[in-house]
Amino acid sequence: MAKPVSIEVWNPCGKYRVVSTKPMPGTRWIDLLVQQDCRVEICTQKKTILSVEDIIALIGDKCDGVIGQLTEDWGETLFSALSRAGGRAFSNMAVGYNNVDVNAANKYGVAVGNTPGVLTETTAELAASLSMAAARRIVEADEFMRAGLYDGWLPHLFVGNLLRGQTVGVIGAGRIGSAYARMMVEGFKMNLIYYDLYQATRLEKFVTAYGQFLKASGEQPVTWKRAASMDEVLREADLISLHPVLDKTTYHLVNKERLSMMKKEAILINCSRGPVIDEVALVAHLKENPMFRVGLDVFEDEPYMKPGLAEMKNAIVVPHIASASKWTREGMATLAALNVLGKIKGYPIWHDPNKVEPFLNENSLPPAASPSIVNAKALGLPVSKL
Ligand SMILES: NC(=O)C1=CN([C@@H]2O[C@H](COP(=O)(O)OP(=O)(O)OC[C@H]3O[C@@H](n4cnc5c(N)ncnc54)[C@H](O)[C@@H]3O)[C@@H](O)[C@H]2O)C=CC1
Ligand SMILES: O=C(O)C(=O)CO
Repeated sequence: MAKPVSIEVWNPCGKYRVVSTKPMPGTRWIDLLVQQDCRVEICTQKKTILSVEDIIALIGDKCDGVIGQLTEDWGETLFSALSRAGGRAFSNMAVGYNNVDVNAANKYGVAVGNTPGVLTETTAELAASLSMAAARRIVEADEFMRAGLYDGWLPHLFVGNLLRGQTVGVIGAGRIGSAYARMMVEGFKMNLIYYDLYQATRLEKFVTAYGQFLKASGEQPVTWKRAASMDEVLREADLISLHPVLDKTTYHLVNKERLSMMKKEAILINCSRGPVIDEVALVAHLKENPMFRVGLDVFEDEPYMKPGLAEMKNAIVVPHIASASKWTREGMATLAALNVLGKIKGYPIWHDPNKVEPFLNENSLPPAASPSIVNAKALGLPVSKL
């Protein structure tokens, strides 16, 4: 039997009961729900990851919609509990929804929302930060200073990699992968090689135009190549960043064999999902190749690291903070709340989840639509004509 969970309540007399499994940044998301007659209940339990039983207790007997987190296991059990409580709306406060069994949601007629776009640049900036920190060994050097070990400039002290003119490889050139590629191409004049199931036409056009601009300015132009296989990227790139979704096709995409294809001094960045890398194989590879470096925001058994990873000097590890800028996290909360609200109110689905700016303008009311529902088609939900 689950213990009662502590909650904070807004607008107790609201007609629709919306539960958020965590306090979320900002207050706009609460205001928007309250203005539309929602009673908002926020779980304030001091426990980072809620169990399925905790969430069942939160859902209770009557619940119109839930805003949940990527750490939660949204499968058959939770969707049937939500459905029994009369709920037809759920949104992850995240763009990735590998924690959600969409088929189970479909079975119970529950719309599943996510939060694309608002975190694209913020996440790409963290991937770029990890790239630079790994290339220039910033964390190792910082630890060295703080330990009082610095006793003067030396020609060999913390020598790292120059990015300019090198090749950046992107696996998964969707919204975030493309934004990251642009940062590295434009900022460091790196050449691009990418692998994706689809052609990244806008990204290719950008690199072509930037290359022409550099050439016209008398500088070495940058180039791009769409690789026919992921292995081609791994062999050719000096810096590789992973940005695919996590699904059956991307689980352990980077394994022992693929790590061995990479250059000995390559840098690998992962801001997608931990299981995209076989972390045990990665630890072994880091041990055998001290000049190979990684920057990781996500982990296979999050929040845990595989044995040995924490001791590796050639690994930079941060706790899943890629989308953690104030503006982005407040925007994610807003999009998640509006996904749930839209379904409760019977609004249509926004026509383009890549263009969610109208929902984020604090000076105007958001459109009467759900910004991004991933199973809209399966549920036959109408699309906004705006
Ligand atoms: N670390 C963090 O805090 C964050 C992590 N993420 C992760 O990043 C992922 C990507 O987000 P977006 O760029 O917005 O999604 P997106 O859908 O725009 O891009 C994903 C890309 O991966 C490609 N892809 C799918 N399967 C592939 C395969 N087998 N090989 C190569 N490419 C493949 C898709 O074609 C697509 O272009 C999310 O699903 C999420 O898991 C997103 C935001 C923050
Ligand atoms: O949005 C996501 O998928 C995250 O991982 C957190 O921003």
